[in-house]
Amino acid sequence: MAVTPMAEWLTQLGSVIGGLVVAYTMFQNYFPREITRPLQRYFKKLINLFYPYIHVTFPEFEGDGFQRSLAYAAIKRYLNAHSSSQAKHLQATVSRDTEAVVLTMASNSSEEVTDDFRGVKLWWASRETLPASQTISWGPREAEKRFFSLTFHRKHRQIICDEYIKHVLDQGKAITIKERRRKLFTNSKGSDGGGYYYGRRKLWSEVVFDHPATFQTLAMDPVKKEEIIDDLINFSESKDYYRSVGKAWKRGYLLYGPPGTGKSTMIAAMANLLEYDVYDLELTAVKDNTELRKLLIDTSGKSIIVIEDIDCSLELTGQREKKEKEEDKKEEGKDPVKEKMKKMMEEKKTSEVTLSGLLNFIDGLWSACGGERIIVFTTNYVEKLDPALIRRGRMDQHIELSYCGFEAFKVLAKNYLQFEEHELFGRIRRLLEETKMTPADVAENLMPKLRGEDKERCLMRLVRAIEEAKVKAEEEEEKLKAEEEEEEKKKKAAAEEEEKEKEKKKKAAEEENKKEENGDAEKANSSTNGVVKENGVAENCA
Ligand SMILES: Nc1ncnc2c1ncn2[C@@H]1O[C@H](COP(=O)(O)OP(=O)(O)OP(=O)(O)O)[C@@H](O)[C@H]1O
Ligand SMILES: [Mg+2]
Repeated sequence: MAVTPMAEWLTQLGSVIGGLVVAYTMFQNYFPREITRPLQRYFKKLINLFYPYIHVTFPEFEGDGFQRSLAYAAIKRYLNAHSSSQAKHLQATVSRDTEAVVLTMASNSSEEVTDDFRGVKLWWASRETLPASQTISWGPREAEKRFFSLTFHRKHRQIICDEYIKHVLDQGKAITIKERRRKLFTNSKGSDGGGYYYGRRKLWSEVVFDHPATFQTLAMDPVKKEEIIDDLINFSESKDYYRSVGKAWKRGYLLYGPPGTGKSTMIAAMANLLEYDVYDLELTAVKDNTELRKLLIDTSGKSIIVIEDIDCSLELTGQREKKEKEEDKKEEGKDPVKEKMKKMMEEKKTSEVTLSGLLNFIDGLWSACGGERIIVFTTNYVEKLDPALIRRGRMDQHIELSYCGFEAFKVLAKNYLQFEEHELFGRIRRLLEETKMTPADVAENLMPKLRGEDKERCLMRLVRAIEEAKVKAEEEEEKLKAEEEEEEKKKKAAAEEEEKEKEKKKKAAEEENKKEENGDAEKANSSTNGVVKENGVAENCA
């Protein structure tokens, strides 16, 4: 493929045709319609004969002029990859998404590059129209109108419109996705996100997502890990399947387990595996259900929406709230730290997002917009969550991340110390079976603390740490047992006391009854005496 003088040729041809058009218009003005009408047909044929080409333009901005055209961006990437080697005047820009340098033909350089599609030859050019007069403009539209122009022979119209343009856009998009640097988005309280972008308020602020976690470095049971990877890949490749079964193309994962077991690490590994963006949704910073929906609509496809610590993020309405309040009342005054935290949280809480708003967010009608989305909830207390929130269909996979087992330890030993086998492994296996230690703690102990620290020392440090943890756990268990026994004793004593009290009350009640009975009997006696007396008086009176 080489640069052609097609542009010059077309320009010349254009002026000839322009002249013809002017002559024809004059002819139409001066001659009656009866004469011009039959000639009209021949004139069009003549034009078509000399100029059989079609132009398609792709402007940089579309709609009201503020929205950047996705087609323009895709064509830019396509031409950069396919044809920029042909052009002699190039323009270098840095892509917003990838930070890569993109070379395109300079606008208005009267240069064209050719492309070949199934034997059909086409010409691409980059053009620019400058404003006619000096005007003050607020938008980029008035300042300059750049566009790509595609020229091809009209006999290829079908194949170009039906196939070639789609091919260019798909290829351009694929290049953008491949090269783009993934983003980590977050919504934050009180901020307006990341300012404005082409006239629209941004709800999310973003940074480049550069987390190094992968499934290879994630410590967990290998069988379980493989299942999760398969599930994720299957999801990302099942667009048609989801459509055929009438399901929105999204999947929910609930990750639960104690702190430091790798929930956040797994989310990063998921994003890296599928090359998705991550939207870290801070639910407490969302004002209400409407804002929640706006945030959802503002996310792109190929993304993971994460709500961490879902149990702390939302005051789940209904039963649970009522139950908790009752329990809280009982616990009042027991734990001053907890009390203070609760007060602080209550003061801070301004979010009016409800459980039903969140359910709508996950699987309401709006949730299907965009598609190819994964929603991940994490929690330390799965039992606290409302069953409606985590039922299958909403959260399709429930994944428990737990304390470090031997298989998980082996991954960490390989990552941190490059040990695949060691004589201490047997001892560590036994210790891990008897002791609960999070992967975060295991990793921390395995990591060399000094530059060039001996790997054996690191492994020994872990052994000591697990042994200490074991002793501590045993002590705590004993303490707990003792406390439970004490509690049991107290309960027993209280029950006995209560029984005694009951007995006492019963006796007192019985005595009271007896007294009352005696009193009644006396009264009865005295009242019969009264009658006698009365009778006596009566008798006397008589
Ligand atoms: N399964 C794991 N595999 C590899 N590294 C892990 C794993 N679990 C924890 N880690 C290490 O421990 C650190 C903390 O883990 P992470 O933040 O993923 O825990 P978490 O489960 O999200 O905890 P939390 O519930 O407190 O949010 C990570 O930086 C990582 O280095
Ligand atoms: Mg976490």
